[in-house]
Amino acid sequence: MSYLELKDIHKAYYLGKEAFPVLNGINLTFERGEFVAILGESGGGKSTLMNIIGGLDRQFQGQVLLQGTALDHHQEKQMDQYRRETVGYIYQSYNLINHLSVLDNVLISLDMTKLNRSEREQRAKQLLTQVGLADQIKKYPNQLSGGQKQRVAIARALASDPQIIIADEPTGALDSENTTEVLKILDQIAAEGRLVICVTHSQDVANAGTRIVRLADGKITDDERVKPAYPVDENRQQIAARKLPWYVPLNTAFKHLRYTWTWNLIIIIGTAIGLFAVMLFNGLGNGLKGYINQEINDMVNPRVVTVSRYQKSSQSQRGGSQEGNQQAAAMGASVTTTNQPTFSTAQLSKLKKVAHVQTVQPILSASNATITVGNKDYTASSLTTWTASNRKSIIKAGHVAGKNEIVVDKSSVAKKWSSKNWKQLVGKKVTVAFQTTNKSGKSVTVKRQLTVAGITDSTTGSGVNAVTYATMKDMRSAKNLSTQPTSVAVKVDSREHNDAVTKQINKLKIDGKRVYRATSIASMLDTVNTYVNLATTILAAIAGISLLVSALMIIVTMFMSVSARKKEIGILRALGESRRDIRRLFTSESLIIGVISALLATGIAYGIGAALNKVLYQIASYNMIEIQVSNIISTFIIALVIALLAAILPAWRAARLNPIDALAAD
Ligand SMILES: Nc1ncnc2c1ncn2[C@@H]1O[C@H](COP(=O)(O)OP(=O)(O)OP(=O)(O)O)[C@@H](O)[C@H]1O
Repeated sequence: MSYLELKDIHKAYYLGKEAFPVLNGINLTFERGEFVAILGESGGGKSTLMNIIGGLDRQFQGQVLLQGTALDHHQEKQMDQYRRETVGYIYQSYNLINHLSVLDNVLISLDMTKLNRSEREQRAKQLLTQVGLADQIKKYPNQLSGGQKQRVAIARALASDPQIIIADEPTGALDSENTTEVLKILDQIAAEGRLVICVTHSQDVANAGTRIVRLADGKITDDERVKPAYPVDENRQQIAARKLPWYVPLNTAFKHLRYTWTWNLIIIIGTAIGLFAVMLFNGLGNGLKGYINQEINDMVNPRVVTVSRYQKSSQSQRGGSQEGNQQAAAMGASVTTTNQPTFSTAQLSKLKKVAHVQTVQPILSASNATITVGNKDYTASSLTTWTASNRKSIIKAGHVAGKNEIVVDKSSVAKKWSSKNWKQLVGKKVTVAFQTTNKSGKSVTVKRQLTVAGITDSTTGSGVNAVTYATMKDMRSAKNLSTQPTSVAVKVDSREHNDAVTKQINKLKIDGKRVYRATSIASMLDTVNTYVNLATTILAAIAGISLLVSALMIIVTMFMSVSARKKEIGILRALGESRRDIRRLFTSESLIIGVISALLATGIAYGIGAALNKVLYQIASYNMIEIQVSNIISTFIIALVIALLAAILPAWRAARLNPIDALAAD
């Protein structure tokens, strides 16, 4: 049984339906330790035969037997393994990978062996030393002479310790000195017990072998033994092969990107700009929400639900829109008491019993009060009672009002009194008056002298002028007016229960009738947040359109990369890489572009965000751009998805290339 046997190999190329026969029944046997020169005219089919022996060509008739077992050229995985484990290629045009260093060109083959990292590196260096290139390992192929390139190619062919070395015109591009050198190395390889098959049209080259096989008209015309084959050490342990690990294509992709960094940098910047815009708009959305929430929370306690008596809309029309009044009440502003229904003690205690309710504070309000300081009158659009819904932080001078005291609005009262020394209004006696109607519908003026306890500044627009409920009650009872509250501030035990309590109160019925209408600032905040989210998502989506352009740029780059690297694809396939490895190579490249773009986008977004925050802080005293970890994570996810989608077609195309055609590419 021969080591390698060719049985009745026929091969024809087709142009349309017309067949051009190249090999017409080749029968040959080869043994290890032989250096076989296949000699023939140009165009005689030598390379075609080598591609069949090497497992690259699958379209032929006949059989290739390795140690008696026929190879199935239609089993792609078996052929990948055959090339990986058994065959090493040396070409006339060297076929080195230009973006890899000399050492890496050899290592690319060693990556498919089970040697560990340092053993692989050691073997690569040892092989390069053997071919006389110990001091050239860091160079790139374009920095080498032809002879040196061919010696790198020989080192690479030997790296995975294959038993068959196929050399296709290995000296065709070399001068006589280098030719002699390369033939000597090939002879040494055969002497190690390997089978060297060398294709040539030069008799001189053929004479260097142990056997010369002549090929003419697609047939073997002569098979001459020049000298005996070298002995084979059957006990020699061959280096075990393995499939290419996933990280090797990633590594190669990274090296390629580094080699062609200028062009890739443009793509990366283009992609990063789109990602950055999306990130910035999301950050702006977070900032705006934070700002609005802070502003409102500063003024109004979000744990407070404001409750008034429920009226059917026809009843409430006289007092203006009930919804509007409710919202104003929720914001801490007052609403008119005129003809508004009040809460009975029973109705108040029913509210207290609702789950998660902590306190129930009554509210009495009046509209258009007059505050007189000395002989000057100031109009307060409302006078209300202070409750837990009002934040103490809105008091800018003085303190919360106690019995017979009042807090007055800064802009509509205090600043009008004295724009410079407005704080000095604190401690002054003022007369507060407002008009309302009594039970019988007669107009009554309520008037009381109070001391200014503090000055409020609320940005809700209406301003807060407030007294304690006890003071308001005193003022009203002095005129025989009802002191039952017109609305109520219900404090909930936590922000999370706010919604549930609001719903619960709205559902409460007394004698089968709805009694309460509850409005919570928390639900208003939720509505505001929803709108801000919507607006910023739309902005981010518009910015996201630029990501489509980025995706197209990556697709174009990948297609160009595949076209430019056809030869590399052919070389990698010849070395034994599978289609999946090739797909991974291009997908990795695209993913690396995506990740670097996302990193760059994060950097730019933080930089520009910080600069914008500096400017905006002067205006709003708030950092308006708030880029969160979730924004960064989603940017990376978007980048990876775009990169992955952009890589699908080019990677698929690369993987489907016929290795022979790919190797023939310029
Ligand atoms: N892909 C192809 N399609 C059609 N014809 C082809 C193809 N590849 C090779 N041929 C033809 O097959 C014949 C054998 O080509 P092959 O490359 O095997 O010859 P060769 O002996 O290696 O030649 P050379 O010494 O010039 O490299 C040639 O006539 C060539 O034109």
